[in-house]
Amino acid sequence: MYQLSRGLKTLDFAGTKETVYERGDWPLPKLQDYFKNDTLALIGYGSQGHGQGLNARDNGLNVIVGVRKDGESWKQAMEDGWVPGETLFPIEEAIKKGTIIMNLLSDAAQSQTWPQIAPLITKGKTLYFSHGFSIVYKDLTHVIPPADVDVILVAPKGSGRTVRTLFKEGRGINSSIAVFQDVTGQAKEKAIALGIAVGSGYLYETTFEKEVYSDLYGERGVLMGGIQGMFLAQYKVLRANGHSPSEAFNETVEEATQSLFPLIGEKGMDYMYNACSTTARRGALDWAPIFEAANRPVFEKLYESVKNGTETKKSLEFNGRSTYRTDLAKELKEIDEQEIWRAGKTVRSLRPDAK
Ligand SMILES: NC(=O)C1=CN([C@@H]2O[C@H](COP(=O)(O)OP(=O)(O)OC[C@H]3O[C@@H](n4cnc5c(N)ncnc54)[C@H](OP(=O)(O)O)[C@@H]3O)[C@@H](O)[C@H]2O)C=CC1
Ligand SMILES: CC[C@](O)(C(C)=O)C(=O)O
Ligand SMILES: [Mg+2]
Ligand SMILES: [Mg+2]
Repeated sequence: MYQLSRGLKTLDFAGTKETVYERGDWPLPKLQDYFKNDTLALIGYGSQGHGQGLNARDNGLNVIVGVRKDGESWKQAMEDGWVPGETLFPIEEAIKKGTIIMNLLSDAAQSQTWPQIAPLITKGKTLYFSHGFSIVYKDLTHVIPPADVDVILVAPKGSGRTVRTLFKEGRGINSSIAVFQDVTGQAKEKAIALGIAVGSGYLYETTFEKEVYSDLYGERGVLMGGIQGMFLAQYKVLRANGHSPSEAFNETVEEATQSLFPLIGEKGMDYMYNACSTTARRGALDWAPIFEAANRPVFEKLYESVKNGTETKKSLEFNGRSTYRTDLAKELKEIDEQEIWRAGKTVRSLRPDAK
């Protein structure tokens, strides 16, 4: 099924050949030897900082964290065992000490802090991102790296929390890698090694542009925005037709997350369909194209909004406010207070393993 050559594999993805890189090609001694002269300076300690930083540390690499002193992340990092003055520093100090600068600040903060950070990214260092955002939308972010450093990307395709839990389970997140600037001729190899170091299972190749377009699109679509919208629409129609909250929640969310979606994850859509009744299969086969047709124009509109920078502008403006945490929390509380999610809490409390 694949050809193995110098640690890379070319696989057939539904008729398209793509090259992938796997953890198996980077045993721990090789990884540790590769980074023996490096200090990975992880700037920012949100979800990704936590997952990637702890994984790289557990892989035996020399990792330090740089965040705003006494901010929320500073406290979080200390709770995770990073020691002020030893492995935890204010941002500028960490960048000075690091050879590989892993910019894991929020996308808005990457732009805001760039004027202070840029002069510290000196020749010989490597600049690393987990998103194409700052580089691709440079007209909005003003992040333009110095010409004499490698600029690479490792973008885990999952939450930083999952980056950590999968690693601890001996599994791995899938991540994409890309090179924006290759000064040393080693940029791609470094991206692959870092991808494995932070806990990836396998890596696929992309570009900064493709990464950020697909990522912003996916999270606004099926992964987050789309699923909340779809769940809510289905739930509301059930309630409007006299169904109880129990029934509406079970038939919309609980059965999806606890029974059917894991089957898709395990063995694909046809497997899930085949695990359901012939009655369900007939109806779902008929309705799937109707949902596709209804949703397609929304997805087209969303992709355009990503590509033309509208989504980026909004994100920079909103998350660049000093009140970004409380503003987001307020809107998320509104979701939490929707009847569907209040009903969900009671449903979850009734799971035998919740007791
Ligand atoms: N979340 C995820 O799972 C994924 C994220 N990514 C990408 O990884 C990168 C990091 O994302 P994520 O881990 O979610 O982090 P967040 O977006 O949650 O950002 C959190 C970090 O940014 C810092 N920060 C925010 N504003 C400022 C500021 N003005 N000055 C200094 N620091 C600031 C916070 O520090 P403080 O506590 O001091 O405010 C905190 O350390 C982003 O590029 C994101 O797109 C990629 C894949 C998945
Ligand atoms: C789906 C949201 C995400 O893109 C991610 C976890 O991959 C993010 O930006 O957090
Ligand atoms: Mg994202
Ligand atoms: Mg993502």
